[in-house]
Amino acid sequence: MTEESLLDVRSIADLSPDHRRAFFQRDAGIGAVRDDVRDIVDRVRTEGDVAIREFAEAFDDVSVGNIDVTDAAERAHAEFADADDPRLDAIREAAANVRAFHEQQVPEDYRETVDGRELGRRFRPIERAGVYVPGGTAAYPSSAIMGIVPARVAGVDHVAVATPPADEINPVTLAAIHEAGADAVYQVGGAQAIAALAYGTETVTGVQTVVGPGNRWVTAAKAEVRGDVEIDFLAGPSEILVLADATADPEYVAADLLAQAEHDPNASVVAVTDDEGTAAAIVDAVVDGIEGRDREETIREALAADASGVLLARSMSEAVLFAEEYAAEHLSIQADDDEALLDRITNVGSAFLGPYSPVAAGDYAAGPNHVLPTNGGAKRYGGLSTETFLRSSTVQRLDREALADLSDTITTLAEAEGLEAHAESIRRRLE
Ligand SMILES: NC(=O)c1ccc[n+]([C@@H]2O[C@H](COP(=O)([O-])OP(=O)(O)OC[C@H]3O[C@@H](n4cnc5c(N)ncnc54)[C@H](O)[C@@H]3O)[C@@H](O)[C@H]2O)c1
Ligand SMILES: N[C@H](CO)Cc1c[nH]c[nH+]1
Ligand SMILES: [Zn+2]
Repeated sequence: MTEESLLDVRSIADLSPDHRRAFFQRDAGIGAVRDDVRDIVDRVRTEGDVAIREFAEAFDDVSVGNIDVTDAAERAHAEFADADDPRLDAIREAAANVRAFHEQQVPEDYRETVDGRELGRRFRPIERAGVYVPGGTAAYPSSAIMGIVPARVAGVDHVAVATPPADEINPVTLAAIHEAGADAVYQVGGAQAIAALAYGTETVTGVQTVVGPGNRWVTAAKAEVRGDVEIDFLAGPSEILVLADATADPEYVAADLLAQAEHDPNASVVAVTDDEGTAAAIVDAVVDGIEGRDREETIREALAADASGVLLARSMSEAVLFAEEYAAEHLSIQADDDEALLDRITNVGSAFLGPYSPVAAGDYAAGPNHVLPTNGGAKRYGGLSTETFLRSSTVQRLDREALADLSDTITTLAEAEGLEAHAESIRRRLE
């Protein structure tokens, strides 16, 4: 494939219906693996550890000894600490920023009395959470922080982590998992990891909620187990949509596109601009930036996908409408009046404003969570947060007078529903 055909500037107005669907109904290759994933999930559910070991051989080329690697994580952490390894300092600083941001999300229990009715809401953590930490083609200590820290902030009792097996699991990932505060760590990856956390096996303790990002197999498995357990949402192959006007620096835009493209061949990266010169300069900067990168092949595949591209809008208003329909995991706005553009957009996982807010800052260390909905999920829900790990319940206490005040309303509605015993339970108290 030539560099030219890899990335052309296309006008939004000229997109074919098929191409519009590729952007707006993108599925990052997940649909194509749903049947395989259903079989993997079924086998882990029925065969437990045996299936985990078999899939590790098949998909990770690893002959797994101990599935439980909790001790290995503690050891990796101790080695980093003993050596004053700067990577542990980075993990600690990132975790501190993520913790501070997520502590602000802890809701307070409350009670208030309205006309003799004392009403309230309580928030309590779930007991057992499972966090998937990806690690197939890159290492993701940052995702360990993003998944485990909010669970700990919420007060979850038992945080279990699954991460792909390896002859030697990445020590930075293990150290981050331990630093963030996991209780148990299992070496199991992909769809089989999600199934193991959801249903439990001889070794893996089943959890109530499975969270975390991953590739298309991981994401399809979360869709499969949803219903039997809670999940956060589908956080699949990474995406970025950049809105850029003529004031944007095309080199910065290109750098952000290349960064998210290197995650996965199924990643989607899009820039939309109302300025022809900027569009052409972004394409040039992306093409110039590909060769020689460590993950060049992955980047090329991601850029070649129908759901990636550089688009020309007739105005920033048209660009905004595109962004709203696209509902990006990451929305970067590199434009003159970024706040005004953001004001007009609801559907977004996380917004990055201005030239000095690259998505990579949020990926690692700014504080907000990087586990975010992909494939348009931002139309329906937000990213991972402390609330993901909390349940709420309501409380009410009425005094006699408050009940008397409401009795006509309640009994009228109860009788209208044909539920006479409900009405009687009110009258009995007021006789
Ligand atoms: N949306 C988000 O919030 C977010 C955040 C961080 C990372 N991510 C995404 O996480 C993903 C990480 O991907 P990764 O692949 O490096 O690691 P991963 O841990 O997600 O997947 C690795 C696992 O995939 C399974 N697998 C690989 N090939 C398979 C096959 N042919 N059949 C069945 N299973 C197979 C293996 O079991 C392997 O252990 C990327 O897509 C990245 O974009 C998303
Ligand atoms: N961009 C990813 C979320 O889509 C998060 C990440 C982790 N490491 C680097 N980036
Ligand atoms: Zn990233």
